[in-house]
Amino acid sequence: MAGVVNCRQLALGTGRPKIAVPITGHTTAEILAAVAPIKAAQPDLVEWRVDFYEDVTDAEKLQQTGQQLRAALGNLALLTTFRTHGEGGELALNETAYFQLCHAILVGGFTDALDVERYHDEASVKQVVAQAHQQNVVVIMSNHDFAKTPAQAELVQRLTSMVAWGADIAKIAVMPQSPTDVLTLLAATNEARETLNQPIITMSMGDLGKVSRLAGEVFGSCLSFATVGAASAPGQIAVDRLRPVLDELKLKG
Ligand SMILES: O=C1C[C@@](O)(C(=O)O)C[C@@H](O)[C@@H]1O
Repeated sequence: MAGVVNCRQLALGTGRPKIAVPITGHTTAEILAAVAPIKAAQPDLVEWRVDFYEDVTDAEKLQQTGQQLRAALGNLALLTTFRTHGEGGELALNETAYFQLCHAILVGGFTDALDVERYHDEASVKQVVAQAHQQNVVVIMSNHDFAKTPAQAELVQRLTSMVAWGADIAKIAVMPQSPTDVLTLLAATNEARETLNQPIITMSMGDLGKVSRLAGEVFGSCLSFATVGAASAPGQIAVDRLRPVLDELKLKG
């Protein structure tokens, strides 16, 4: 049975799935302007998708904007994510640049959680994990397939390998080509929830997969990404429409 991970004010892995809202602004002004409407929607966590930020490769500007964002969020938990182009993100970075960026984010001291993509060099991934843990930053390790849904055993193996590499939380997002693919993702989620001690986050993307964003409490996904304004992936729905469904599907007792 999966454990619980604390991230600022949040307990991830227990009760109703928590709600994350991405910020996809390109400039510091756009990023900071996104905060007020997001706070009004009362999500549990904010994800800053730094691959959308125009100055992401300038460590000083990144850290300054991150610190301003941190201050604007008050006590809301912040996850910082650089999604590489190969996994559906905005920008391609080589290995060195990707890990320099993870390092710069951690040195900036503004984030509560860091997304670390699983499919990079093992030693470098483990080094970032160690640095994050030294700074009490939660590591959400991730993998995305925007084309297809791998088999159930492969999905479970990927989540399991993230935990083996030090993830506090393991996350996988895949694209369904059929309703069966959605069932595969849900079955893998349920299996991983039963075999791993860490909370997991899973989603089947696009319209076909929307049901997976609603039913996390039933199948074992602890966080659902939803929108206030722009979406960061296909199939995300508005926070105001997601919250009542998560409440409705809450398991009592
Ligand atoms: O990993 C994820 C999940 C996601 O891809 C989704 O499908 O909701 C959205 C991303 O912003 C986030 O980093």
